[in-house]
Parts: sequence; C-alpha cells; structure tokens
Amino acid sequence: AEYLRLPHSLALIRLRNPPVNALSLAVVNGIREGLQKAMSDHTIKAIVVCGANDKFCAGADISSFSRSSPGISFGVVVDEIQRYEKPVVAAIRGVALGGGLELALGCHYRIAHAEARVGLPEVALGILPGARGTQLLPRLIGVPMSLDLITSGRPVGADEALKLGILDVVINSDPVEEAVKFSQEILDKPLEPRRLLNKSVPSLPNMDSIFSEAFAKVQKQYPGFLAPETSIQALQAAVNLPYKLGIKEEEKLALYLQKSGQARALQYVFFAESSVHKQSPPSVASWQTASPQPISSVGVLGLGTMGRGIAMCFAKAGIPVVAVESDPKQLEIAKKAVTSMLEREASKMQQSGRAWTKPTLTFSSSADMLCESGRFGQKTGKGWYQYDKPLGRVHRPDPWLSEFLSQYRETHHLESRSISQEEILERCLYSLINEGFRILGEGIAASPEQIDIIYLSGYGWPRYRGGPMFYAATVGLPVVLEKLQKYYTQNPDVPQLEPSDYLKKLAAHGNPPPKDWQSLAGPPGSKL
Ligand SMILES: CCCCCCCCCCCCC[C@H](O)CC(=O)SCCNC(=O)CCNC(=O)[C@H](O)C(C)(C)COP(=O)(O)OP(=O)(O)OC[C@H]1O[C@@H](n2cnc3c(N)ncnc32)[C@H](O)[C@@H]1OP(=O)(O)O
Repeated sequence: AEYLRLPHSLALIRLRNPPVNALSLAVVNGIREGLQKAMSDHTIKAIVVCGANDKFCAGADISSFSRSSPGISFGVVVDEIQRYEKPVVAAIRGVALGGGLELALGCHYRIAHAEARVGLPEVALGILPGARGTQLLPRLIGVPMSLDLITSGRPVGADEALKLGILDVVINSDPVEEAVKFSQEILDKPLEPRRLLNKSVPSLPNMDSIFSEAFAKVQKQYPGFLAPETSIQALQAAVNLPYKLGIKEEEKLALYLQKSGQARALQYVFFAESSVHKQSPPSVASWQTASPQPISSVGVLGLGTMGRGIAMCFAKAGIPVVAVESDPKQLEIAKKAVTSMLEREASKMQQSGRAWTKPTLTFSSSADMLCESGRFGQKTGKGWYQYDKPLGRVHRPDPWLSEFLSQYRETHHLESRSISQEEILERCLYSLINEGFRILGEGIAASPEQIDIIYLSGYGWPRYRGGPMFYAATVGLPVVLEKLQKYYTQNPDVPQLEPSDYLKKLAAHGNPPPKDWQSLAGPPGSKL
C-alpha cells in the first residue's frame, strides 16, 4: 500500500497489489503503517483509503491460504480503523469483496462509483467473512439482509448497496476526488456514531424463526456445504453476544472452516476454473486438427425418441450398437421403430444402387429380467425390494429376489460375497480416476484441473469435493494405486481397474499436488 499526503490536510492510503489488490501481508502492513503515519502527523485531519488500477480490493490473497489462516489478524486491523481518532473514508471503484469489504466496513464512511460491486463471497471458497464481516454487516444492515448476502455470497451493485445502507454515497465521477471533498465536509462530525463495533444489531421480534428458516433454506439450497450454515452460526453470535465475544466466536468458526477439506477443495476450484480457460492440451492438438479415434461399438441407455435416434445414427454408420431399455413396452415399440427405420433406409439405399450391410443391433437382456417379471420398482410396489404399496417409499428385502439372484449366480457360476460400502466407493471412483490419469497420460486433457472442472460442471460432482483428480490427491496417490492394484488382481477381467502408467509414475513421487503432476510425469503421449 502507498501513503500520500494530499492538500487540505488529508492523507491517501492506496492499496497496490495487481491484478486485484488482494490483501497480502505486505498490503496489510502497508495499511497499518499508513494509518500510523497519519496518526502521528498532526497536520493530517482525515484519511482516504482506495485501491490502485480502478479496483478497491478483492479480499484476501486466496493463493496464500494454504500457508496461513486469513482473517484473524486482519480483523484486528479492521477494529483499529474503527477506533481511529481521525475520519477514515473508503473510496471504492471496481470491487470491494471479502476482506476488501471488511476493510471498508472498518472505515467510518464508504463512497463508491455507480459501477462498483461489493460483497462477502467467502462461502464460495468454503470459509466465512472472518475479519469481522459476520459481526459488522448485521450491525449496519440488519440480520435478514446479512443472512441473504453472507450465505449466498452474492455481490451487489452500488445502487443496491446504497439502498441497503452498506454505502453512504454513490457517484458517477471519481470516488477518490469525491471522498476528498466529502472528508472535508465531515471533519467536525463525531466519529462515535460511525463505529459499527459499538452499535448493537437491530433487534427483531422473530429473530429465532428468522434463523431457523435460514438454516432450513441453506440446507435445501446448498446441501452438504459447511460454510453457509457455519456463517449463520456466526451471525447468531453477532445477535446474542457483545462484540468482544462475537468476534471470538467468528474467529473460532472461521478456523474450523479454514481447516476443513471443503475450504481446500473450493479454493482449488477457484483457481482451477480460471486456469482451464488458458490451457490447451499438451499435445498442442486441438479439436479442429484431431483425427477421430476408431469406435468399435456403442452403448445407448434408454430407447425413447432420443435414444432411438442416437442408436440409428450409429447403426447407419455400421457401428454395432448395444441398447438398454428397462421398460418392456417401450422396448417393443423401439424394436419395431428401429427395425422399420433401418429397413426403410436399406430399401432407399438399394433403390439408389448403394450397397448396405445390416448392422449389428443387440439389446441387452440383463435389465429386462426383473421387468419381465413385472418388477418395475417403486411404481409397481416391487423391484429390487418389496415396497409397502405401489409408489410407496417403505422398502424391505424380498425373498423372491434372493431366489432370483441365487439362480442367476448358479447360471453364471458366480460366488456370492458381501461387498462393503468402502469397496463400492473405491471401485467406482478409483476406476474413474484411473481413466482420468490415462487421459492425462495420453495428452487428451491439458491438466487435472480440466478433468475436475468437467466433472463439477457437467456431471454433478459436489463442488466442495473439488473433482475426481483433486479427490485422488486428497486420498493420496499411493493409496489409490495400491487399491487399484488390489482390485485388479481380484478382477483381472475388468481393464478399468488396471492402474495406468501415469498414476504409477506420479505415485512413485509420493503424493504430489495436482499442479505438479505434469512436470513430474514427463511429456504426455498424444492420442488427438
Ligand atoms: C496483522 C497483519 C496480518 C496480515 C495477514 C495478511 C492476510 C490478510 C487476510 C485478510 C483477511 C480477509 C478475510 C476475508 O474474510 C477472506 C477473504 O477475503 S476471501 C477472498 C474473497 N474474495 C473473493 O472471493 C474474490 C474472488 N475474485 C473474484 O471474484 C474475481 O476474480 C474478481 C475480483 C471479481 C475479478 O474478476 P475478473 O475481472 O473476471 O478477473 P479474474 O477472475 O480473471 O481475476 C483476475 C486475476 O486475479 C486473481 N484473483 C482474483 N481474486 C483474487 C484473490 N482474492 N486472491 C488472489 N488472486 C485473485 C485471479 O485468480 C486472476 O488471476 P490470473 O488467473 O490472472 O493469474
């Protein structure tokens, strides 16, 4: 941060840490030093705080989170500003997010450009606004709006922030110039009413129900995420405890989240999302230049209108299709429709003199066996289980199924054994992760981050688990390798379980973080 003496007995503290003026130790120390200089200079009557390059501050430097716990010590600085004996005015352009807004809440006044955005987006990183945000915001704008902004993390534009009372002035001109003028106008005003830490949270008669509704809402809206619920607990502390104790509770809850696996995963996702746009596959191939891989057969699940169309496309291209349809009626309709479509195609081709060989179209019967016995699941009151009634939800084991399975085992010479939840999870996930390592080894994906972002955005993988490749690093690559080896030895007929060479190379280095994988595993092949 830079310190400048301005005309009219003012000082300017300007945060400078490109690209977004994130709060690093150096920036925070710069702010403190600036405040000390301005305090000891008797000619300085007020201080303006702003950010360089048209951005106020995007909060804590997220890349430093793995090294330190953000928030806790910066909260002390926010309190020092509030207690400061000279007016401090925040001049906001661009963004004031997270610790950036907490810094501004510590200031006695907040002036912003009309296009500025402010907010506390910490929940998206698996943490909470831990530098007084959960204690100061409700004192300023009340509990209901604080709950909304902190649990959603949504930033608001300057106009909305003005209406809510987060900002004092919104202008279309330069906020620093405006703050300079403004500072001279408020020099004689008492500072005490501007110190949020000495205010109490506006009380409401139905506070208990507001909080219980908030808990219910976040459980529904963000299932599995720790940060939104923990933020509500911190806001409860703001209501129920004096400031001195409220900040201790905020600190405790912030530490709990910061140490959680969710925070690590969500912070990984933050950087993964911005890095994937900048990466291209290491093979330097692109989809425009790639040559197609041979396709030997295709599986289609479901034979509704879409499934039939897809099956037809491949069949017409002469690629064998295996289609699965669990509803026997739908299966009959599909068989007729596909056969007649293929015959029409064939006769058209024969008329035009082109040769046509009948493609292989095989329907798997495995899923049909239960359905053929009228067992369509919950809707018919029986499937793998017996239900209390058709469409009922209460299920119990069905002796019919045990009989069916023992016959099935006999026919297919299978031995029965119990399979733990752990094994189910490991065999499903580790084979998927193994495929991810193959994709990396083949140079098809540019980075583990690319695979993870595809899983988060396209396959409903929980964001707070960071994606399959990040998960592998969480479990430990040597563990994943050892388990795959074990399952492959037990099931040599399942090629997905055979550990990939890429995984073996990486596991030989212990458990390196995903960002180091490519440099450690050496140049990838290129299947593109
Ligand atoms: C006594 C002294 C103690 C001192 C301790 C020192 C530590 C200080 C601790 C402060 C405590 C604060 C506690 C607080 O409650 C916790 C937080 O503040 S968490 C952070 C909250 N902020 C955010 O979540 C903002 C995240 N960023 C964004 O939303 C967007 O990046 C943006 C700011 C809106 C800008 O968007 P765009 O214009 O689209 O640009 P990009 O997204 O591409 O970003 C550009 C570039 O900047 C990097 N970046 C963005 N924000 C941060 C950040 N907060 N930290 C680090 N880096 C950031 C981003 O990755 C891009 O980088 P590039 O890809 O270009 O390398």
